[in-house]
Amino acid sequence: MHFYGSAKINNRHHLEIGGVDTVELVEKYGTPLYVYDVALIRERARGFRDTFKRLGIKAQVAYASKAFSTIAMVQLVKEEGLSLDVVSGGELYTAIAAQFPTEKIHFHGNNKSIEELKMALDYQIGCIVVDNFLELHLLMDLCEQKDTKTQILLRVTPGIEAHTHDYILTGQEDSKFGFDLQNGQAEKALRMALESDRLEVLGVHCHIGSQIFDTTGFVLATKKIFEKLNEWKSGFGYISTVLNLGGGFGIRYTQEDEPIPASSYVEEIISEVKNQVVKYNMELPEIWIEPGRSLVGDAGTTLYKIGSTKEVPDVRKYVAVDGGMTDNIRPALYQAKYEAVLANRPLDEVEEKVSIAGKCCESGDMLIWDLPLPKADNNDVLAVFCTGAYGYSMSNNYNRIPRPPVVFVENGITQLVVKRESFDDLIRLDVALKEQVKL
Ligand SMILES: Cc1ncc(COP(=O)(O)O)c(C=O)c1O
Ligand SMILES: N[C@@H](CCCC[NH3+])C(=O)O
Repeated sequence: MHFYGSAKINNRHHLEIGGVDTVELVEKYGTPLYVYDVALIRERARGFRDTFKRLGIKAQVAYASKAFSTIAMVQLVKEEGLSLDVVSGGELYTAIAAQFPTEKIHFHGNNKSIEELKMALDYQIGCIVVDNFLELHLLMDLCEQKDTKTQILLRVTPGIEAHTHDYILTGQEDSKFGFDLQNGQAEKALRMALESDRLEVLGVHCHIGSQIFDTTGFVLATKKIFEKLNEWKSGFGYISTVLNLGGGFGIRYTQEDEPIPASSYVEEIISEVKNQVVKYNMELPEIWIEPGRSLVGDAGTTLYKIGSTKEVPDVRKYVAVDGGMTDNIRPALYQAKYEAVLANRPLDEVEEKVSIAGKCCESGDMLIWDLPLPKADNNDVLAVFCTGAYGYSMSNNYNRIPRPPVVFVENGITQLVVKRESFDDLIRLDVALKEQVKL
């Protein structure tokens, strides 16, 4: 059994997280319930931040809020002194509502709307990561209209194939994101941006994918980018003051995963950037990174109540929980794997392998296949670990299932940070027909 952060078995033989008994959490808040171990988020944040500090490198660690964006989470990021990456008007709005320092916000997206770009300019956020030519034109026009300027990074695709699920690869040539580094697109974009006195091009950005376990991809991307930076420097004197290498640092979901510590990623990245700087006789740029999953993933646990079971003789036993693909779509979308225990009796002997089904009307609504468990009864509490990234943020209302609440736990204190959705919330935006319409 692998426990994350402050999770442990307490003297009542229950799973405890952040000094709080999970069975009590379930009694108070019901299920499904997302629980975040705040101390672990802080530890992860410091793991990245302090390595840069220790090595004396000018850097920004921007939390990729797509992994889990709520006001409380953004406040926590602010407390830890990180920057923030947003990818939509909604994430930006959340950051503003949390009073996050706007100069530390970076705005991503492959199809930002005019309204989103206006919003970014109005709030004078720190940097817009420009992804394509349309955006470049829109941004120049909007800056002109508003008589303002903005700092930008150019998102480039370096042509790296990281080893991860196809859907979460982003740095390869055939990607919807960014300007291609090799075929001249990135240079064309850079020249256009440099001609505009409304845009200050801080440098380049790349993100090679997500849930990546080694540093090879980051090293390769760095090399490819520096080759171009060198061409651009000698060609037309462009000097990049920022290099953003994105996020994607892998975490442990199951025993098959072998992540390396944040410090190792950072050290390797810094070391390669330094090599390149020496090779091309350049100034060391600021290094920015954007971890999402690795800041919040293993800090999140989802608690469910076990309900019905079904035996398929000689095949498998299905054990259903009161949530599923609505609160965690990752198994259905990426065949993602998770580990889990019975939170109310984690020490009981494992007796069988069962498959954990969700409650949605969808055969693919399975959370875990072949999970070793004690014989689970109706009303046992199942704790699924490592659901903190892209769980709540990708949750949905399929079958009109309300989204679960989120609680933060730390040093024995619990705080509700997202309320449970009610049925009224579900129909809040519905508009009833005025008259009976005869078909
Ligand atoms: C541009 C960008 N930055 C950062 C991230 C965060 O990735 P992760 O959560 O894997 O760290 C993503 C998601 O893959 C991304 O697309
Ligand atoms: N949502 C994905 C990762 C996508 C990351 C954003 N580019 C996941 O759950 O793993």
